[in-house]
Amino acid sequence: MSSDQQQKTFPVSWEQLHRDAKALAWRLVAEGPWQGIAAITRGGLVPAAVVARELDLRLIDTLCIASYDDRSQGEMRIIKDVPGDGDGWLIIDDLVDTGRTAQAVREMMPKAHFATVYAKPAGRPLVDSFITEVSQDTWILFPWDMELQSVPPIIHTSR
Ligand SMILES: O=P(O)(O)OC[C@H]1O[C@H](OP(=O)(O)OP(=O)(O)O)[C@H](O)[C@@H]1O
Ligand SMILES: Nc1nc2[nH]cnc2c(=O)[nH]1
Ligand SMILES: [Mg+2]
Repeated sequence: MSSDQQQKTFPVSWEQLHRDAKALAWRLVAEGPWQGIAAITRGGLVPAAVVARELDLRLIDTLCIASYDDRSQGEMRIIKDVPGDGDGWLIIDDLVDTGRTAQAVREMMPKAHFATVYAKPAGRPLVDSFITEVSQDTWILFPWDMELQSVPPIIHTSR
């Protein structure tokens, strides 16, 4: 979805992200045991750290993939992958949107369990576990992309 079609935003605080990543860990503990985690950089790094702590996993690798420049998706760049077919492994990312990243990752690690904290409808069929769904026209704002600042009163922005 192009940036001008992204009307709504869904800001997520550090506390909310921690809570949601722990909820994901509760779901995943029931499906284990797991050999290790492949975190999809960069967005999957923080949720992967929370899940690794809760599941007491110490073997953590990275799948380095980038496709968005600001809010527009371009060509997918696979910078680093993980050896093996993913058997017994968890793959963790922050979200699925179009599902293109998830599709590429599934081809690389077909036996892994793919888990995200958030999911949009187009990507949802490609994840095995997720916690919260948001609509396709919503842009999720993560705490590492935000800072506190003042905003004008609603009355000045609603007309
Ligand atoms: O389902 P898709 O439409 O493929 O989008 C989802 C991917 O997009 C974002 O990563 P991005 O490529 O922006 O890199 P980043 O994690 O380094 O921010 C997000 O972290 C997911 O990995
Ligand atoms: N931060 C952020 N990155 C994305 N990459 C693809 N979709 C999204 C989104 O909704 N929010
Ligand atoms: Mg990412």
